[in-house]
Amino acid sequence: MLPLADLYPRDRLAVEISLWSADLADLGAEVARLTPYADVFHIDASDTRFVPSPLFFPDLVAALRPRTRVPFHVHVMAERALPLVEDFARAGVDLLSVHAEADDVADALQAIRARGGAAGLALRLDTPVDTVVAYFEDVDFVVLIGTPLGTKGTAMDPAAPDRVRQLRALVARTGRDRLPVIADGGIRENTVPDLASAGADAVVAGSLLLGSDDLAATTTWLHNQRGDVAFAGKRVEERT
Ligand SMILES: O=C(CO)[C@@H](O)[C@H](O)COP(=O)(O)O
Repeated sequence: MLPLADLYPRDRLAVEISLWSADLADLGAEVARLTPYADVFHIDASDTRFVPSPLFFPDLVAALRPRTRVPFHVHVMAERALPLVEDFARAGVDLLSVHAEADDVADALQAIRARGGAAGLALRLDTPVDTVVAYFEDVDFVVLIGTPLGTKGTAMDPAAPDRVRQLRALVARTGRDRLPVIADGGIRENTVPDLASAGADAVVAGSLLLGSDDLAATTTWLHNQRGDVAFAGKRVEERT
C-alpha cells in the first residue's frame, strides 16, 4: 500500500485534483498537464443509484492510468460498493473510498485492502462524524463531503469545517491521530483556510485549480495553507 504519511504530510496541505472538473474531451492530455501539480488525482464514480450520474468508469480509468505516476483515488458513490471496488482495483487505482451509507461498507473496505489499496471511508454531510469509529480497524483515510453528493460547482456547507474539527478531535482521542482527513466539495479560496485550520490533510480541488490562470501559484497557495500565503488564483462562480 502507498505510504499515506508521505502522501498526506502534516506540514503541507495535499492537493487531490478532481478530473471531473478537467477538460473531459481531452482527459489524457489533462492528466499529463496536471501531473506536476497533483499529489493525487481524484476520480468520482457512481452506481447511478446513490447519485444519478455514472461519472468515471473502470475502462476509462485503466486507459488513463499509464499516463501518470501520480496516485489515483476513486471515490465510489454506490449503494453496493463492492462490484465497483473490484473493477477499479483491477484498473490500477491506488486509493478507493466507499460510503459509510453503503449497504456493504465493511466488505468493500476489506476488499480494497485485500487488493493492496488504501481504504477510505466517505461520509455524506448528513452522516454523523462518529460513524467512523465503527470502521476504524478497516480504514486508512476518511473523506468528508462538504456539498450535496455528486455535484460540482456548488457551495460548501458551512458545517463542513466543524465536521473536520470534530473528526480530528475524535481521532486524537482514539489514538488514530495520523488518520488522513480529506475535505471534498466546495473547495474555494474562501473555504480552504477554514478547512486547513480545522485539520484537513488534503482538499479535492476542482474549479479552484482547473479555473486558475496560474496552476503553479494556486497549487503552492494550497500547499501552504498551513502557513499564511496570499491567494494567487482566479475566483470561482458557484451555484448555491
Ligand atoms: O465531487 C466533487 C465535489 O463533491 C469534486 O470532485 C468536484 O469535481 C468538485 O468540483 P468544484 O465544485 O470544486 O468545481
